[in-house]
Amino acid sequence: MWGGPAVPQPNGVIDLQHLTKRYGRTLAVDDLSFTVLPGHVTGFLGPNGAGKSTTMRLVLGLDAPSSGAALVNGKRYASLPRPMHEVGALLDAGAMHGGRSAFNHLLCLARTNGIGPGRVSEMLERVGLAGVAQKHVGGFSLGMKQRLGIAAALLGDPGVLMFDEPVNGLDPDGVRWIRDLMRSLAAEGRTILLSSHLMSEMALTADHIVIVGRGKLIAEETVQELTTRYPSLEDAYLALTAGSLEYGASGS
Ligand SMILES: Nc1ncnc2c1ncn2[C@@H]1O[C@H](COP(=O)(O)OP(=O)(O)OP(=O)(O)O)[C@@H](O)[C@H]1O
Repeated sequence: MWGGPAVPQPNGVIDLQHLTKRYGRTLAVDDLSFTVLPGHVTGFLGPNGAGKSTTMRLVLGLDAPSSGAALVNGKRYASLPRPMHEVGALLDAGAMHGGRSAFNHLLCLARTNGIGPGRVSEMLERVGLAGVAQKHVGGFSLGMKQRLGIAAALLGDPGVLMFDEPVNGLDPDGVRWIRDLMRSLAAEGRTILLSSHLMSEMALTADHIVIVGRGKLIAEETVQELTTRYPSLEDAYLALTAGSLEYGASGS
């Protein structure tokens, strides 16, 4: 490749190529291929155990694929030169060090990534936590932890963001806030992959939808396409995943 023209790298793209992950006898992700593009909120839907969180962990290099690849901007996470500046994520807001203040929690993350304290204050402001910046995270409500986790994801100003069920347990004000934030991050040209089980909320937030079941791709369409074919996104989801439920009540 020496001397040849520089190969343009895709910017702000999540690209899954035949991604597969086995845990013992469980096939958590099964030959999954799809692309998530910038400027949209892409809803990531599927029944419990469908493989959504595993997929996000594979993109973040928190787990290794059994085969296939999860690429961000054309590279595996481990090969990204400045990972925190390319991809940010909120996976489990509960998993935070409770003994630190919100400011120090973010500052620790920032320092190890060459980010200054000014950006920490700016992000606390953006997520509405500036007033509790010096309070210990251990005393935070779930909603406050979700906001802090989102501030952490945004610290490096990444073009790609993934949020795993960020509205779980939030009050209506928090749910509205997340919706507006997701849409504004997409409007800034970022790539947003968002998982949730709340279909009515997803219909208001996302424009593209990826549905998985038992680790496999079921559908990759726009909300508009799905709601043209079905009465609502919820109806589309229920019809498309009917054969992929791992758990559920039997009988009626
Ligand atoms: N570390 C692990 N060890 C063993 N099995 C795992 C592990 N992580 C996930 N699994 C299994 O992989 C499958 C996919 O799980 P995953 O958490 O990715 O699904 P999900 O779509 O995020 O589900 P939910 O909507 O309930 O959060 C499940 O059967 C789960 O039990």
